[in-house]
Amino acid sequence: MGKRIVVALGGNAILTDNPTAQAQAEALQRTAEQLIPLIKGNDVEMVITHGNGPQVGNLLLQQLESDSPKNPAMPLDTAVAMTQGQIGFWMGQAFTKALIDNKMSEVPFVSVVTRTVVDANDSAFENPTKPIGPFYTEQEAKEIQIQYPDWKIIEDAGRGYRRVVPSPLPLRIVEAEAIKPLLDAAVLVTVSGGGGIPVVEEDNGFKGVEAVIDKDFSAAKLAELVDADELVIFTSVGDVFLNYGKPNQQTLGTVSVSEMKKYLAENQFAAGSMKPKVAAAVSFVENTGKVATITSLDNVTNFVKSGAGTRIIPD
Ligand SMILES: Nc1ncnc2c1ncn2[C@@H]1O[C@H](COP(=O)(O)OP(=O)(O)O)[C@@H](O)[C@H]1O
Ligand SMILES: NC(=O)OP(=O)(O)O
Repeated sequence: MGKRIVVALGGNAILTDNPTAQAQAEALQRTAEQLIPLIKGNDVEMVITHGNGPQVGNLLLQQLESDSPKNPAMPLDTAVAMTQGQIGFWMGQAFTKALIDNKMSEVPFVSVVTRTVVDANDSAFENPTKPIGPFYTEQEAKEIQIQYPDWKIIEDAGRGYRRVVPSPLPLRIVEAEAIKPLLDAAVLVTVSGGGGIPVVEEDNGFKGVEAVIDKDFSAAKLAELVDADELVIFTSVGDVFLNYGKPNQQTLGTVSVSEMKKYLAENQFAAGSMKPKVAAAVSFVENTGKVATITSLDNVTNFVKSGAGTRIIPD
């Protein structure tokens, strides 16, 4: 059995400043090519997961704009499923080409529609925090709030205004067991896209609920459930920093899980961006005794050679 790695892809892996289907598919093509060195010539089983915040928010807007009895808007759980299909399709196209270009066309790829179980009583349902869809100016935010009075809109980390929706913690990934044989058979798998479709458990199955799960937290849960040897969170920065953006900014290389928990408690990492990544990485390392890395896609080659980026290791 090879080394099993769960890879979580951040926003810049899919979306640049152009939200057209073509531009997103092209961004994913670059991403697939960047990920090839992780598997080429290495005995690595790669499981990929990804975000969907911009895509699911945009899709909901489209749904609301054409809402009518004959063509009703889909609820948020179904919209998450639709974005899994959308991004899974682009991902499949990208990997098929990248694998052919790299003379690895024998590697099969599959994207799995995935449900993630959450707690119906999670306090997140009363306190929406997950930004989705486009950014608005202050004026646009005021106008859209009038159009959709039920929405909660917040200022997102100095980058503009965005709609926020509930983001409960992932408890379990329904399809985790089903994908293990695929991994054993060296199939390249995309799973739990957009954090997974949020469902709550009922006596006779599951019920979809309106939320968007944080993909970093569900990546950590996924990595735990598929017995991954490593969780790698790819984002737009090569390393995690202490005192980020200040004159005394300091790069974090290899850090023990206790040390990272101390930095989390000191609020070193911004909520809504780096904090969930670090918290997710810490939970994976704590629960499994394995290693988690946070780095950028530009760093894949260095990562393969020497473990570049910020590595969180057991104590
Ligand atoms: N302490 C920190 N160290 C590094 N980056 C940080 C830190 N705090 C906030 N960030 C920001 O977090 C961003 C990554 O989060 P985000 O863009 O939300 O991720 P994603 O890749 O999942 O879309 C980085 O581009 C950086 O600007
Ligand atoms: N579901 C999710 O966390 O998406 P983003 O990473 O795109 O915000």
